[in-house]
Amino acid sequence: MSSSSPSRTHSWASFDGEGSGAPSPAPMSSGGSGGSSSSLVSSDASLTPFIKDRVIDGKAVAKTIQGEIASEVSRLKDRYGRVPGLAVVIVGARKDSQTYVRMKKKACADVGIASFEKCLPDTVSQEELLKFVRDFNSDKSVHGILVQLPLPKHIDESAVLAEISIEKDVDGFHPLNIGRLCMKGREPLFIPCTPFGCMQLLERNNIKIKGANAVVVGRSNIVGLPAAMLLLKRDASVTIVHSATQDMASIVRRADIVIAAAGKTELIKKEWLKPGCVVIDVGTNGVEDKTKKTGYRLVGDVDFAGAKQVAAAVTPVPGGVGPMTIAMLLQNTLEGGKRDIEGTGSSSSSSSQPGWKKRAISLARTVAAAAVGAWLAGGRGK
Ligand SMILES: Nc1nc(=O)c2c([nH]1)NC[C@@H]1CN(c3ccc(C(=O)N[C@@H](CCC(=O)O)C(=O)O)cc3)C=[N+]21
Repeated sequence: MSSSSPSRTHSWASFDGEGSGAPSPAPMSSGGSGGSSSSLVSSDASLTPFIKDRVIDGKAVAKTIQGEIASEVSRLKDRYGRVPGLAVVIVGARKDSQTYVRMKKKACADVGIASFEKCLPDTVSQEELLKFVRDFNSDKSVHGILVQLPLPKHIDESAVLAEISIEKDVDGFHPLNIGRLCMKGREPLFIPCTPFGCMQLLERNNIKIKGANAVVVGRSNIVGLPAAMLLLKRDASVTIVHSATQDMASIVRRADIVIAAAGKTELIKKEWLKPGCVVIDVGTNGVEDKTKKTGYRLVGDVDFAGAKQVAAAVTPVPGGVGPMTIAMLLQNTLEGGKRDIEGTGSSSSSSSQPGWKKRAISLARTVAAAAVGAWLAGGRGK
């Protein structure tokens, strides 16, 4: 199924944990089970500022958010003479990774966030790579560390990600962040960028999440699972479907909100969609296209043209979730920077505690994290 993808195949699929053999979903029985279709998307255009002709303009949402970030960064700079910093570690010479990293650096520059890059050859040893992560962990001007995935085979990805200090885990991939994300009444330090971006696309267009039937296609740690948890936190009824799901089509057909994160080119067809639903397409699959100078073009996990005919709103690829991933990376880096620079320990959205209490919690967290770090380091016999 993924055979048509040229060099730039990985998209989210290779770290989706789904393997390549998704079952062929059964074709839809006629008609479909409709259900109530009181719309989740307002007919008042002022409430859906980023939706035009049923297409959600992710680029425009990202631009708005980046504007907000830029003004926060300049406020920090004026007031404290410091700006947030993002460190990106890239291993090897994958074309796609280089493209993404270049985009991230440019986005940092656009909003005034400092960026630091470490390019390592794909022959780098795990120990050397860990050393660079540790250096960034202790670098005061770095508030976010991103190790570009996927990593070469000889490197243990989870060991590298676990080395990133939780205070700087702007990808939100640390198990403690994911654990908190999954728990009622708890907040992670960082929300994984892509699912965070999906939620922003819904929220900034006032799409009703509470009580909606949401179906997430794909269960990766990076997208599917956290997206499902975020929807649940916003009171959706959530179903996750994946490569072992039977009759995926009929489950998707019940969804008011579909998040497609399977990493399979145009897996989701028009007939799978309930009329009036909202579709967020996370897929970025490269398919061969000789007419492009790069030799490929990007296609989502959803048949976009078909979806546009039945859905109330759908994200395009490119120009949908992709730019949001980068915007939320900047948002997380800003958040990390603010916690350090302003001494606010908890995420601003998570509590209404007074400043002194936040700072006390922050201090306690820092001390606890240092203690745990020292303990782990000792335990590993360093
Ligand atoms: N540690 C880590 N964190 C990541 O967040 C991470 C990663 N590793 N590895 C690779 C994936 C992929 N990813 C994308 C970011 C932006 C676009 C994006 O902006 N795409 C544009 C198109 C870009 C183009 O034309 O090539 C769009 O959809 O409009 C896509 C994909 C982040 N990833």
